Amino acid sequence: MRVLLPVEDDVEDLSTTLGGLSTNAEKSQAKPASKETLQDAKTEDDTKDDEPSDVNENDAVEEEDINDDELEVEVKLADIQADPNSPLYSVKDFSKLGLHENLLKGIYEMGFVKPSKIQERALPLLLANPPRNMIGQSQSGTGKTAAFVLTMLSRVDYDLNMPQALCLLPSRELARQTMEVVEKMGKYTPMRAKYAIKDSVKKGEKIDAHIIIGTPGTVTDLIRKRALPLDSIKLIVLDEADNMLDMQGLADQTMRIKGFIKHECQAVLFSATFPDNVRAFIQSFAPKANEIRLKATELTVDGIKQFYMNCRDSEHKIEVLSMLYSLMTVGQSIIFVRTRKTAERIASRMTAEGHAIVFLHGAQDVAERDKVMDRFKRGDIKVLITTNVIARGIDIQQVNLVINYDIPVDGDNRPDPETYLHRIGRTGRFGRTGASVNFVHDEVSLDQMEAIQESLGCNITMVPTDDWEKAHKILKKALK
Ligand SMILES: Nc1ncnc2c1ncn2[C@@H]1O[C@H](COP(=O)(O)OP(=O)(O)OP(=O)(O)O)[C@@H](O)[C@H]1O
Repeated sequence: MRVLLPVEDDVEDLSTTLGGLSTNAEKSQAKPASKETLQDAKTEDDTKDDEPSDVNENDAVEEEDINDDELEVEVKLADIQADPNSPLYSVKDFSKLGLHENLLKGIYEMGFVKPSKIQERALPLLLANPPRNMIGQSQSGTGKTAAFVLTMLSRVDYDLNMPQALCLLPSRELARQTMEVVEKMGKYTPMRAKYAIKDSVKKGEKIDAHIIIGTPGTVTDLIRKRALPLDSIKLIVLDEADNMLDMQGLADQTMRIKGFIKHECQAVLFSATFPDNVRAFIQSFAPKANEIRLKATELTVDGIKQFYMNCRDSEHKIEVLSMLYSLMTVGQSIIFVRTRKTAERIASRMTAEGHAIVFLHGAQDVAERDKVMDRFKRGDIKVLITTNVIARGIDIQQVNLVINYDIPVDGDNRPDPETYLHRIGRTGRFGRTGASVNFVHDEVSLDQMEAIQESLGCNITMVPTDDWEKAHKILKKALK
């Protein structure tokens, strides 16, 4: 049995706080239960959003010197990580977190220098023996993925060719992104990882990879077909856990998958948000968990400046958008809309004006979704219009502007602060700066935005729509 033993076990008392919040953590001995490996697979998934659309593209639009930006971020990151009030702050370095040296090699090769607060706090708890469940909350873009990926890579016995860690996520795009992180971090281990997303597993194939990354629909399907054996699963991870256990969302499938695992298994839940309505599900999925939680007032990331623009009516919104893009130099941006129809309308207008735009929604076929996402991630296209399908988790560091063309609301048309947080969190990743702009066009949308502002205790500042010189100045400053 090949085991990834930690380099060093120097773990502190973790009955501690994240951003001042108490955890019920216990003293950990940080003996990662790891063993080791690598390889992978590729393919497709499920969906979870509304309607179809098409993809309009050509390349041009706004440009920005990303290299300059990166440099600035690198310099600033060290300062931010030295600030005890920052979610990126840590007192230790990665070598003190009980990780195997082959994992440290992977981490350093990714350019990580110091852990973030959530990584520093969560990892020793996650790796301690006997394994204990974990509910981990930290602001968007603060490195939760590394925390659970390193746990999976540490826990797996690389001599056992059986699925041992199962990671469930709400979208195909997030599964693909997480696979990339697993491959990079596990580069110096013999790990093998496999997708469980739509079209990823051939008929008759039996999965024997160590780590499985997938969406609940496909995972359920594979379990039913006996293609995904669960006998050796020792770790189940839910990323965007509140979303995965939201009654209106994926909860049934996710709970059922857990129910298929008949033996003891460590449950690890991460998200930037854990609203009250999912509390019961979370407790039953991960009983007696170590918890790292944020206070309600700590949910937003300082680096993301939040604005709103008052539009006369819904028609005026498209004019304001168009004006915004003709005036501003934006790195990359994401425009969130409520329906596919709106996405189509905006796309055709902006395309006609010469902007290069792609859009992504749950009704597109998987190959198209992958193509759109890959182009946007590569930076070939600067503007992505989308519904909530990628509101969560997607990490594209060059995105410095998020537009809520429609204020996020839930299925009952009530303001949805969690979705708002996740949407704006597509910018301001790991200490970077970014801006979000909300469009309001009537009393209802204004009320919705104000309700979100109140619930999060954040400041959303007005940018005029009748003084473009001023608007330009404000946004330019925020976008730097
Ligand atoms: N210790 C670190 N040092 C430098 N960069 C890091 C570190 N940890 C993570 N990152 C980078 O920070 C970015 C955000 O990380 P990640 O996607 O894990 O955030 P998250 O907390 O999961 O966000 P979300 O809530 O949006 O899912 C990624 O680009 C990741 O590579």
